[in-house]
Amino acid sequence: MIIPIASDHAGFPAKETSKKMLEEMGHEVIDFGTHSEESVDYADFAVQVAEKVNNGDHELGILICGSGQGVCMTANKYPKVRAGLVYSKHSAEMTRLHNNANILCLPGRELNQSQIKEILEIWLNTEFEGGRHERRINKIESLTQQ
Ligand SMILES: O=C(CO)[C@H](O)[C@H](O)[C@H](O)COP(=O)(O)O
Repeated sequence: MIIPIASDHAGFPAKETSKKMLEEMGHEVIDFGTHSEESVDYADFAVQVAEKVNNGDHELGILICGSGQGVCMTANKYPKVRAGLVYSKHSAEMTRLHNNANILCLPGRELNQSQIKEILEIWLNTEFEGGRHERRINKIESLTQQ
């Protein structure tokens, strides 16, 4: 899969770690920055991945900031984006299984390398369950179609 990824300065180390892991898993990564730990504004980077997912260029994307919150709030402004904050193995599974999340938001300052690897593996290998959950995510999407 081709996966767009971006972070702010606080997420930069975790982005570099994630890129390497994703490539080892056989994915191609498109890096939208940032490219150092120099201070930047997370919204400027989150929109680049969110736009690609929102317009259907890419099925899934990954965003990282210090807490994961800022990139997640930004990405969820896009009507076709379902960005989920993931901080554990369980939240990785649930955001795909029940919410069909299409953007993974990670708190780079709170996760170690082994946690990032576990989350990436679970998130990318869990399929949406559909059924009652389809009805629920349709209700979210209807909010931006009024
Ligand atoms: O958006 C955030 C907080 O919700 C991110 O964690 C940012 O990365 C963080 O705010 C950056 O903080 P800094 O003090 O400017 O490094």
